[in-house]
Amino acid sequence: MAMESVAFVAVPFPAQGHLNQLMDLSLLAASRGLSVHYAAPAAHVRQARSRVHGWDPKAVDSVHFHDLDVSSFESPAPDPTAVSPFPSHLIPMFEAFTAGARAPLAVLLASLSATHRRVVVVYDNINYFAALEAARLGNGEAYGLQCVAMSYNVAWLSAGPGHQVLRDHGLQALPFDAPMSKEFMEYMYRATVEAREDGGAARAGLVVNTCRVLEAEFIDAIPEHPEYKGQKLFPVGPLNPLLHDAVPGKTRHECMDWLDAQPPASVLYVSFGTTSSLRGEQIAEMAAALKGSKQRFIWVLRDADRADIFADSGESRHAKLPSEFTKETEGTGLVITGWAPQLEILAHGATAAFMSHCGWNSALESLSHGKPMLAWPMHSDQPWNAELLCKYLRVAILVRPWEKHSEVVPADAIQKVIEEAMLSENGTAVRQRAKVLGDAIRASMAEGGSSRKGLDDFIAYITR
Ligand SMILES: O=c1ccn([C@@H]2O[C@H](COP(=O)(O)OP(=O)(O)O[C@H]3O[C@H](CO)[C@@H](O)[C@H](O)[C@H]3O)[C@@H](O)[C@H]2O)c(=O)[nH]1
Repeated sequence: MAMESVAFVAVPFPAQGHLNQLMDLSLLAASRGLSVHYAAPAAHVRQARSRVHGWDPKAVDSVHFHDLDVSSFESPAPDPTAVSPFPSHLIPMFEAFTAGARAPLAVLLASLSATHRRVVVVYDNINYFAALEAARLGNGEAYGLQCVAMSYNVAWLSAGPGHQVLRDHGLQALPFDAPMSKEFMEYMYRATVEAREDGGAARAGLVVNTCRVLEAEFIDAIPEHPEYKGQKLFPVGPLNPLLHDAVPGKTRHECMDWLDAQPPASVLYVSFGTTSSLRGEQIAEMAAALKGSKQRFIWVLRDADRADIFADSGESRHAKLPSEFTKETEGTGLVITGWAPQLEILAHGATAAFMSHCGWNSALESLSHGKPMLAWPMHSDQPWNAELLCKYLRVAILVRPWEKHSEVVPADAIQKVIEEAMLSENGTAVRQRAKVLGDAIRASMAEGGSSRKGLDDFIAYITR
C-alpha cells in the first residue's frame, strides 16, 4: 500500500458549539487536499454532519467519518427551571465520552499511523486524552483547538488582580468557576488531570478560533504565560464560513423568504444557542418585549440540545406560544421552534442586530457578517464574551449582567434595550462599529489577511 502523506484527525468535544468548529476546520483542511478524518460518538458524527452550515453539502463527502464506540449514555431533556442556567443534563454524556472514546480512538490512530507519514491529531482542548494517544505514535503530533475567545484565557489565567490588558481597558472577569456548575467543574478537573501532570507536553501547539482584528492584544499576551511557553499559536478564525450569496445545493429555510421581503437592516434576530433554555416566565416577558417594541424579529425559541439530539421527539413545549403570539405579531415577526439557519440569517441584509447569549460561535458569526449584538450571557465563557463585546469591542449592548441570572428580566427592560439597539443614536453608532469590524474580519480571512496566514502557516507546518 502506498504511504499517504499526512492524516489530519479531528477529535471534537461532543456539544454543538464544539462539533461545528472542528467540522469547519476539517472542511478547510480537506479543501487544501489533506486526508481528513473526523472521529466522534456515532450520534455526534450524525449531529455534526446534519448541522453543517455555510458549506456546499458535497464538501462533507471529502471527510472520512469514524464512529467512536462509547458506552450508552442518558439523554434527558434540559430542565428550564433549574437554579443554575448551566446545561447540567449533558454531564453524564460528557463523562461517558471522556471515559469511552480513548480506546477506540487509539485503534483508529494506530491504523492511520501505519499508512501515513505523519498523523496530526487536532483535538478539542478539553480532550487531552487525544493528545496523549497521538504522543504514543512514532509519527504523531497533536494540536489543541481552542473553541473560545483567547481573551478568556487571559482573563482567568490572571484572575485576582487581573492582567494588565484587562486593567488598561477597565475590563472585569468573573472567577472562572462562577458561571459553571459544580458538577461541570469537577468533570473538567478530572478531564484535565493528565494535561496538568505533563504540563501540556503532548501538545505541539494551539489553533485558536479567533482573529487578530478582535483580540490581537490578548493573542500577544498568551505566549508569555508559562502554560503556553514554546507552543506554536495559530489564530485562524473565524472558522465559520463567510456568506455572500445563497449556499449552493442547499434547500432554503422558509424564514429566508420572509427575510427577503423585509427592508434592509430592519430585523432583530433572537437566539440563545444550543445549551440554554428560557424559563416559562422569561418567555412571556420576552414575547411582551418583542411585541411592545414593534420591531421586526426572528425569534428562535428552542430548549438546549439533549446529549443525543436524535433522542428528542421533536415535540416542542413552545408550540403553543407561537400560535397565539404569531397571530398578534403577524407580519412583524417569526418564531422558529426548530433548527434555524443562523449563519444565513446573520448574513442577510435585512438582519439588523442579534440578541444572543454570546456563545463564541454566535459572536463570531454575527461580527463576521457585520452585525452588532444585544448581550444576554447565560453561563460558561459567555459573561466574559459579553464584557469583551460590550466594553472592549463596543459592538454590543448589555441586556442584563450575568450576576442577575436567577432573576426574570422584565419586558420593559428588554424592550428598552431593543429600542436602544434598533432606534437610538447609540444603536446606530454600535451598528456602524460592527460593520467596520465585520469588514476588517473578512479582510483578515482574505489573501494577505492575518487569519488566512494563520491557517496557511498551520497547514504548511503540519505538512512540512
Ligand atoms: O437554531 C439554531 C441554533 C444554533 N445554531 C448554531 O449553533 C451554534 C451555537 O454555538 P454558540 O453560539 O457558541 O452557543 P452554544 O451552543 O451555547 O455553545 C457552547 O460552546 C461555545 C464554544 O465553546 C461556547 O462559547 C458557549 O458558551 C457554549 O455554551 C452556532 O454555530 C449557531 O449558528 C444554529 O445554526 N441554529
